[in-house]
Amino acid sequence: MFVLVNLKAYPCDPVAVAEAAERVATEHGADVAIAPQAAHIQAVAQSGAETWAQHVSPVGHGSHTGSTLAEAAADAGAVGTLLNHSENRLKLADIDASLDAAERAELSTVVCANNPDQIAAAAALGPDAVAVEPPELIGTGTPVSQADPDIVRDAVAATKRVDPEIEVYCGAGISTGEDIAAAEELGADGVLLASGVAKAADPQAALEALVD
Ligand SMILES: O=C[C@H](O)COP(=O)(O)O
Repeated sequence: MFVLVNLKAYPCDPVAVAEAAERVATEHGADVAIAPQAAHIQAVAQSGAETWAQHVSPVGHGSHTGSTLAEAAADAGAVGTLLNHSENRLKLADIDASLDAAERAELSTVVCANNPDQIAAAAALGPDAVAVEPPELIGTGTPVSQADPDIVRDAVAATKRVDPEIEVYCGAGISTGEDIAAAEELGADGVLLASGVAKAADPQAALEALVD
């Protein structure tokens, strides 16, 4: 199971979390990646942890002030990017253009969506993975795999109908190894989580509890 930890804009030390993630990934043979703020991508990547962008803009090189250029994220060390997170929703045309930008920069892609219908639409755009997250559960500590298992099952089925090669992650409220095991039983290939690690007093212990 792939564990993608989104640090959002939480006031944590991104390098300390990344170093903890790298230790835990190595010690447990786990597949863990960190998505820090764009300005922290380089520092996080230098820790050795697998590093993702939280977003890339639907643009290429040019006059785009304030954008997050996919090529710049890749140059800084990112190997993948989230797109259309619930807290950074994009228009359909912009998701498509951001996917093109990520592909040009050779970044892996995960397109987030709220429900199985949106997941099917996201899958049709051809990302490497999709992530289903009910917004009302984000940051609650109540895992989607427990509160709404059908949304995960239905998202998996909807994705596989479009393209069996596209991976499916689930997120919202995931914070324990049991949550990850439940997500796997529902057919997910990975999980997307944030507060369980980024807001933990001891991020390394939180990560160990996740992958144990
Ligand atoms: O990107 C992560 C998700 O929005 C889940 O956040 P959470 O783990 O704090 O519920």
